Amino acid sequence: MGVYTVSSVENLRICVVMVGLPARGKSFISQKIVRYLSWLSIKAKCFNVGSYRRQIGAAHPSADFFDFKNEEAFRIRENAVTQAVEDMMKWYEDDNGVVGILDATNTTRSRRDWILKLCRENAIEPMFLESWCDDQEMILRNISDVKTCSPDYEGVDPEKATSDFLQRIGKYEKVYQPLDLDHDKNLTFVKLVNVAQEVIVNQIQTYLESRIVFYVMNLHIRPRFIWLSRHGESIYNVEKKIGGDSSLSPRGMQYAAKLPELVRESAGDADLTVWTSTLCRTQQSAQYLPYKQLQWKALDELDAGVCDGMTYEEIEEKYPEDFKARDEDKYEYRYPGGESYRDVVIRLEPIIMELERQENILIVTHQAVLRCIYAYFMNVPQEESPWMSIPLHTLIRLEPRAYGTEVKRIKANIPAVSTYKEKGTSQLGESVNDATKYRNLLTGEGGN
Ligand SMILES: O=P(O)(O)OC[C@H]1O[C@@](CO)(OP(=O)(O)O)[C@@H](O)[C@@H]1O
Repeated sequence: MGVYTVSSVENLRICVVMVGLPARGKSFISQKIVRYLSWLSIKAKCFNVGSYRRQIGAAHPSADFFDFKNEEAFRIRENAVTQAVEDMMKWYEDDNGVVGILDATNTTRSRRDWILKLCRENAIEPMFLESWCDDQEMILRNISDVKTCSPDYEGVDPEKATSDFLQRIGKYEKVYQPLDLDHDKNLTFVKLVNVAQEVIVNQIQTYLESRIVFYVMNLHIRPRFIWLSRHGESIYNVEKKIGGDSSLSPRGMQYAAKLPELVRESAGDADLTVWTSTLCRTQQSAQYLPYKQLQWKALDELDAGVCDGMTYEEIEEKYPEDFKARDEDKYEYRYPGGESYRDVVIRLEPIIMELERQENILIVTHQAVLRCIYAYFMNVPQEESPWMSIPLHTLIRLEPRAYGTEVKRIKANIPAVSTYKEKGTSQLGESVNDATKYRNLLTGEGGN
């Protein structure tokens, strides 16, 4: 191979170089990619040049700071991107990083050529991802998010912030050189036009790049909610048995009857689609919901294999080694003949992809499956996600926003047993170690 060596699959490193004017959703897209890849256990990190610029002395700059003729400011901005790229290179080396995302405008060809050269010298695959947008409504929505969320405009009057930000965009427009097939035909790039109205894909080199492309093609930024609920309390829940396909208990049936009212209070007249698993307890829970319903096998509960139908106590007695191994590494532990949390995440990938494409969806499913879906939206680390408490008889509303997901919990106030087993607790009566760290990440309380 020549000077520009392509790294082998084992040590594949990709740099996603964002391109686009301010307020084109670049940070939103960058963070979504990081969350998606991290959820799939692919090491990814975003390097936001704006934060570097704020750290080196330009925390609340006016629009003039972004004038390309302002030499002093230009030097500070070049410093910020150099530091971001240096940290990214260090991260590939020290932390075995796989996908680094350089979140900046990178609007000029000279900047992009510089990044390209650095990537090639370090055997990193560069992939340019441009968000090009002329949909005024979308731009205004982004501007409104920036003025309320960006540290650049902290404490600034919203009207002043908007007008300053529009001027800033104008400075970039003067120098902007979008990606195009005449100049950039040899580059690996994806150009998103108005998010994913039109997508131009050029010279994709690796499978991982194609997955990133497929993911961003499914994104949309229209406002929407996602509702999550476990099924109502089941007969097996009451008997403390795991798995199975039992019906709802009388209290579970009460939850099913109340669910339409809870959803209506939260969703108003919005037209939802309900997704359930193929198991009886989720379908019974959704039976009174007046919306279109779809069943997904991929939403079935984590398969407990030979332990299906047993209580945790029986498992501890009959398979003590397995019981211990699961406590030690719950994410990776696979029940004999069954599944691990990692297995569940893999089978949920199409669900996540479809969720990204859709608008208002209500998912009625199971404890382990909900933990995995919740972990994706809330960026919960793998070692914590299997220990989150997702209480019965509670509706969770997620609202994906540009800078993270907002959560609201709506309790049905119908009592239910707790199906939560804390890390390190023996079901035979003896507490093995302190489990408080893993207490309810969602509620701040003990598990239900
Ligand atoms: O991974 P853990 O914490 O065991 O939780 C998963 C378990 O949750 C349960 C309840 O204990 O889910 P579900 O209520 O959907 O039936 C079991 O069926 C399942 O095995």
